[in-house]
Amino acid sequence: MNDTNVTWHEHQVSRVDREMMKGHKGCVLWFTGLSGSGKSTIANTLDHRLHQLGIHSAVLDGDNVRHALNAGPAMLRDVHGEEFAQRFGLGFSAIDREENIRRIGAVAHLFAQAGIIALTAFISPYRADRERVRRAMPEGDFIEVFVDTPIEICETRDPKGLYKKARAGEIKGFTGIDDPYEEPTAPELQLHAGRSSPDVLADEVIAYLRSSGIILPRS
Ligand SMILES: Nc1ncnc2c1ncn2[C@@H]1O[C@H](COP(=O)(O)OS(=O)(=O)O)[C@@H](OP(=O)(O)O)[C@H]1O
Ligand SMILES: Nc1ncnc2c1ncn2[C@@H]1O[C@H](COP(=O)(O)OP(=O)(O)O)[C@@H](O)[C@H]1O
Repeated sequence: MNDTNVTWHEHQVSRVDREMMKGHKGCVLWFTGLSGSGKSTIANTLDHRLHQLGIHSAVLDGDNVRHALNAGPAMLRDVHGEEFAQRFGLGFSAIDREENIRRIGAVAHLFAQAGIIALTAFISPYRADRERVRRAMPEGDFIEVFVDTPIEICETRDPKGLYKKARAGEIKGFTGIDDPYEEPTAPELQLHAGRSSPDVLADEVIAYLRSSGIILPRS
């Protein structure tokens, strides 16, 4: 489908060329779970472990990406003005979350095509949004990692005090409180981050990457 006069260009250096140079494949490890479930912590622990193994990875993190690429209206207003901020700034409504995930999916796909293991850490509460990202990539590129931590544990951790604010009604539409979280039905990996340490969970993911041939068994 082409709604403007834009043409797809094939690049001279292929994805396979890049993967051969790096000695591992590119892919997207899509961490999904409630706020405070451990997505960022596990993704960063894993990133560090992969770096030590000489594997090229990169973390795309919800809070950080929402400071730039997917900034909210308040952040865009000063530089771009009100109309722009209203049109392109993203909040937490269902449609804004959909656009957040669409953009991240596209960026993560570019990373994978460049031979990098992209680690994305977004709540991504809607199944349909995650499935759209999966379908836009070649089979095997999208690896869904469900960070399965019960809400009671997330709420006890509450590192940013957001659950407290949501319970007090100071934040509306907070995932798990008064906004939905749709659990993955068939994730490639399910991590019990209420029971195991981030190091143990990072090992589980590395074992998966080895067994699926994304990284070499000896790496
Ligand atoms: N209403 C509401 N619901 C959920 N989360 C909220 C909300 N408002 C702000 N925050 C903070 O934003 C972080 C989640 O951003 P994401 O981009 O991952 O969300 S989403 O995937 O678009 O649903 C999330 O960060 P994490 O705790 O790292 O998940 C929160 O700190
Ligand atoms: N597997 C784990 N075991 C114990 N605590 C964890 C674990 N993973 C994360 N935490 C702690 O839980 C809190 C929230 O983790 P974070 O990675 O910020 O979650 P998310 O990115 O899903 O919002 C942090 O204080 C972190 O230290």
